[in-house]
Amino acid sequence: MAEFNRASLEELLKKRFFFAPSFSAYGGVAGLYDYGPPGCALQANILDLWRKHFVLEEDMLEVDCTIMTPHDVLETSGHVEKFTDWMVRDSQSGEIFRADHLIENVLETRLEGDKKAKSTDTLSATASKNNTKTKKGGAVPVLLDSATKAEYEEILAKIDNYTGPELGEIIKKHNIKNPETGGDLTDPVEFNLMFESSIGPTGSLKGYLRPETAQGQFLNFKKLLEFNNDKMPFASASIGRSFRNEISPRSGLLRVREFVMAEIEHFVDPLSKDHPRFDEVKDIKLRLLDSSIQSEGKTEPKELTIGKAVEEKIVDNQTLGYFLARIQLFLTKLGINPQRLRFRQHMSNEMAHYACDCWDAEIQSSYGWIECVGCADRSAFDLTVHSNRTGEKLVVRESLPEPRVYEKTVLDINKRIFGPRFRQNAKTLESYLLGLSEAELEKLKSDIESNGGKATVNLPNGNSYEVGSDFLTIGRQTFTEHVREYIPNVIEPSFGIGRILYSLIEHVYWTREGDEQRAVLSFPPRVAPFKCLLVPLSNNAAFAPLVRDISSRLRKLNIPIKVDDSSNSIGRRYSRNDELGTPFAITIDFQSTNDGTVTLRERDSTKQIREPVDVILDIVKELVEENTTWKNVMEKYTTFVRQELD
Ligand SMILES: Nc1ncnc2c1ncn2[C@@H]1O[C@H](COP(=O)(O)OP(=O)(O)OP(=O)(O)O)[C@@H](O)[C@H]1O
Repeated sequence: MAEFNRASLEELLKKRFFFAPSFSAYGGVAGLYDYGPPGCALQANILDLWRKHFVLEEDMLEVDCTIMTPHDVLETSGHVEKFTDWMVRDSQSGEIFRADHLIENVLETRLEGDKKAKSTDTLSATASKNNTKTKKGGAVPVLLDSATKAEYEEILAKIDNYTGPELGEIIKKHNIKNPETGGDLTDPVEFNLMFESSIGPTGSLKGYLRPETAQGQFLNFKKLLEFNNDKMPFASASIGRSFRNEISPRSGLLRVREFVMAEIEHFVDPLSKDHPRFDEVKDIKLRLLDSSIQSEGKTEPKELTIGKAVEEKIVDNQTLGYFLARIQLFLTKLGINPQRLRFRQHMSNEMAHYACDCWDAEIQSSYGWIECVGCADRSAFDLTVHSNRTGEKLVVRESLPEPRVYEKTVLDINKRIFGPRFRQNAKTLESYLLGLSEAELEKLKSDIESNGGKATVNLPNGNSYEVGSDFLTIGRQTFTEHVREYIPNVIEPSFGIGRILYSLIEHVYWTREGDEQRAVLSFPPRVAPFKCLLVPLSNNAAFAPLVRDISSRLRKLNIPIKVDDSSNSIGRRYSRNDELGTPFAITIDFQSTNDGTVTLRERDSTKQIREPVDVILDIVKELVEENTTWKNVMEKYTTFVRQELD
């Protein structure tokens, strides 16, 4: 098989209109793409499988929330302040780069140059390692000393973890410039990725195009819990467009400014993150690049069953582990090569402060290892912050089988003395005292007791007040609870559909050797944009009734077909549909008009069988629904040979 060539694949995707830059007549806009018919069908099939694999299989509650989101929601979620990337500018040309991506690109090219230098002997003795450029021609062969090489490898392994100033230091230390022009770069500055807008004519209500679908799900939590008859755990799910004003989108569909996401929010009791169906997946092996491997600067994942990974606490809990395994099953069902799939754990400084564990499903393509699904345990963060901001309780209330009796240190304030004594400061002091933890109350109690009934409290606003036992009583009290109230934790698998779609295309793309190399996209039948090609041998009118009859029967079976009755040779028509990834082709020839038999060709093997139409339609249905395989069919029926040459 010929070596992978991205330019040829891109040419094919353009020619067959899988997708193309939007508004190209106006010069196009980086990071915006339109999908053509096969791209649309492929995306619809991926989403269909996603719905079946997750929403139906797990009884998830699907919601469709608005894209336009008010400022306050995204301020509360932290996006207004923190949804940023670091950007640098070429101080001469003004060209803009995302700082971490630029460093990654330059260091990878230098390492590639080192490899080339070792293998080719073309080392230029005068070239400095800092001259290595990412020109289209590729890396300049320049040897690196072992310490520099190790340092580059370590930076690359930790590239997602650096702060802006740290990225700036790396740029200076390793003399990183604009790879195309050699221009100097400015210090990194933070750039918020959300598209801002205003809602309504007055312009007073600020809003954003959502950068993820999650917030709508959190804000519907109460209604969803009620819909689920107050039963926990449960998951919501949402498919929809998200928007990110990416600093410098240069990797095709992998980094765009508008994309389809499919997200799940699985709400779980923080005291028990076991999953009732974990046993079903526990023996599935995953390639795990955990944080300890990365902190050693290594990139080789370890292969482990998810059962073992959870048992050894490499993956924090069963629910998170369950979803990692289910994500792998989904991706491989689509046709992603399992050897080019790994799960990378976030390092602690890469993870949001509230998250307790986070893994990315990364898929390898010609762009490197790219995160296609993020899977995070977000603890109770989202529901807590929205609840605090709005005053709406986002909690689960569960009747306890046995009442819970417990003791607690509590504070009682005699308001008749407290109010007049502290007057305008009474409210602030009261809310401070009521917010003290049990341990803080115990400390205050002992301070008061050891100080002759008085103690000084220092408020965060800098004011100090003297409090005493004449109006404060601190002591243990017994409580009986019949209901447990808690804020659920959230486990969030978040899928970027465009990234999965593009990676899948790379994984199933190959070229058939022959007189000329012909491209094939070997999509599994269930995701292939078109399932069956219908080709009359020529445009002879005698074939028309059979074409009409078979196509209408295939449509009745809900099998998406393409009829190709063009005057091209049969071989040319087969190969055009191999490029679309159409797995099966029914051919009508002169024998068909005599005896009612047709042939069925399979895309990857190009093998054909000949049977009566009824039999062939049954076989196609079984194949498309993946109830049988071509191998099984070949074992049962005799091969038919057709000349496919042009
Ligand atoms: N600009 C984008 N273009 C296409 N898909 C994206 C983009 N940004 C994120 N995604 C997809 O959405 C998923 C969830 O988003 P998440 O916020 O976890 O990504 P991220 O960590 O910001 O990604 P990255 O670090 O690559 O920018 C990702 O796994 C990815 O598949």
